[in-house]
Amino acid sequence: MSPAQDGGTLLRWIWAGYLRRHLPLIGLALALMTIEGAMLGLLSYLIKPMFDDIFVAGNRGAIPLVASAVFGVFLIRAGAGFSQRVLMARVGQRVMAAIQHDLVRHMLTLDSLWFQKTPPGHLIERVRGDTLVIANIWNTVLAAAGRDAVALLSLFAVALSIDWLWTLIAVAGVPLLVVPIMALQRWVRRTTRNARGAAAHISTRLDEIFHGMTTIKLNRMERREADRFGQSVDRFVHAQIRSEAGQAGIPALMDIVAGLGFLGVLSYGGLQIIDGDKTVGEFMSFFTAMALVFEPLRRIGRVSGAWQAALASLERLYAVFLERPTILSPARPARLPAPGGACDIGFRDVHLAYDDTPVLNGLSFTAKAGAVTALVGPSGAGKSTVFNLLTRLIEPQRGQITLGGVAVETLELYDLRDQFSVVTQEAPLFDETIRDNICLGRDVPQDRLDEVLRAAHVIDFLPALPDGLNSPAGPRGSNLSGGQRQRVAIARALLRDAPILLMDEATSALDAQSEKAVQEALERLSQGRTTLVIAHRLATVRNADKIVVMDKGRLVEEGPHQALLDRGGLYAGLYKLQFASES
Ligand SMILES: Nc1ncnc2c1ncn2[C@@H]1O[C@H](COP(=O)(O)OP(=O)(O)OP(=O)(O)O)[C@@H](O)[C@H]1O
Repeated sequence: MSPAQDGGTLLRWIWAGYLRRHLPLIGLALALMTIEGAMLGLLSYLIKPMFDDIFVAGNRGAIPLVASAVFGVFLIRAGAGFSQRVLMARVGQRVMAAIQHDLVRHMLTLDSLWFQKTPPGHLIERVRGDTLVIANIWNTVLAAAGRDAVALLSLFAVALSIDWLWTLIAVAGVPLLVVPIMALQRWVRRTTRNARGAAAHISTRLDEIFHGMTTIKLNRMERREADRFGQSVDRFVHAQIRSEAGQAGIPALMDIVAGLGFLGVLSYGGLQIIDGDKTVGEFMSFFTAMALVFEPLRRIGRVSGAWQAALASLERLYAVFLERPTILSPARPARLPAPGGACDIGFRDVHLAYDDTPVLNGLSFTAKAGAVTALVGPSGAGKSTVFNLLTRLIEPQRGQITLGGVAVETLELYDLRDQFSVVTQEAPLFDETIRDNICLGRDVPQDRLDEVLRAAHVIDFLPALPDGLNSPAGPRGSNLSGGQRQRVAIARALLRDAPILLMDEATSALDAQSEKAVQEALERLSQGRTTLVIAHRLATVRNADKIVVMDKGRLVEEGPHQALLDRGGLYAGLYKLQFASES
């Protein structure tokens, strides 16, 4: 992730990108906050006539006036406070929604490799947890800037109007706060960063537990997982307590300084009242103003801690926005010679390494247009990597990959991916209906849909489902069996009707009877298309036009089944091994 950002950069980013557009609402909320804050000053001011005119002077006529003034102050405060809170909630929620939306939109452009390196739990925590912190901070910051600052000013104005020396004594200790508060702010930002990291860890653990439930149960890992989860939670709690202690430290320091101020004023002012230099009303009004100062002061004190905590979240969000995709469409994309038609696939001297681990070491082969080419070889030979390179999910370090003679990186990315229908072993489904999983948001005529449902043998299991085609597939397709999931994925590929078919053990989860039927459907589908098949069970690729045998990221031999058997090389060895174990 990118280095730490300074607060100014983060603030400018969030202001320009998300807050500025709500300026009218924020302005209105600030105005209401100002009114709410000023009411506090007015209240403390009304204490003086309350004491001096009513209690001390015994002026009965002043009661209705002062009482209605006090009631009016509370009424205005209630109206302004309610309205500004509702407005700020709207701003906060909208800012959060906009960041979440932009964040997910941005993440969807990032390279597949970035997602492999960043655990899903971490990403979920950024989209949910960090944006929530940002949603809540504006209320705290703006309320401090508007309501609390105005409250402070008005209360100080009242205090100064009563006695400037008392006011000076009361605030004499404030400069002492500067250094410790700055140190605390640094502490809060650091500990909050740790806490946010630990929260991301918790999400990752949860993600792994819930997705790995079956493995956990079958391997009796419940205790271990619960312990590991407990450790993650403990780490979070530890970091969070440190962060909150830091945040709580700031208002606590203010309390101590305020206490010292009171001590001074009481010692000096008390004598003045006894000597008759000041009235009780003046002292009570001053005392109320200074007592009321604490709450907004403490809230303002909390702001700096909360702001530091929010900066840690802003920083984490900003870091994701700084990530740039490297796999992009070219500025001036090339065109395929025959768009939508079958075309040759070519790999020429392709090299690829993950960090320092080489995966492909100069792979070269061609797959003829309209023919079936099988990729076989030992596990880890790089067969799936070929698919990922063709579809530009990853990029090679060296070499050329072409479709119809055109280098894949010169094509528009969507155009390129439109050329492929991909069916893999895992058949990943979304938590939507089976219909949605097949149509993927496109409008499909019913007769065309029926056609693919029949061809992929989805029709066979629909009657057993509660709502047929409209039954939910469940999270990751968990309501369906492996074979059913695979048939749905095959129907999806059939519907896509792309000129190149990529199949990675496409029928591995089917029973023998369905496999035969689906295999036939796929064979029919592959007619006139360029088909690339990865197969571990060599019996399924006997009829391929060409078999490319890979080992350690290189082509070691190629040709039709019989020719490779006659050659007696790696393929013949693998085939004999499988044949022997099957018979
Ligand atoms: N994201 C990744 N980071 C690091 N190494 C990776 C990554 N993806 C794949 N590899 C490595 O690349 C090599 C080739 O993987 P690939 O999935 O292409 O093999 P394969 O021939 O399809 O294997 P199998 O037949 O077992 O599916 C493997 O050694 C694997 O460990």
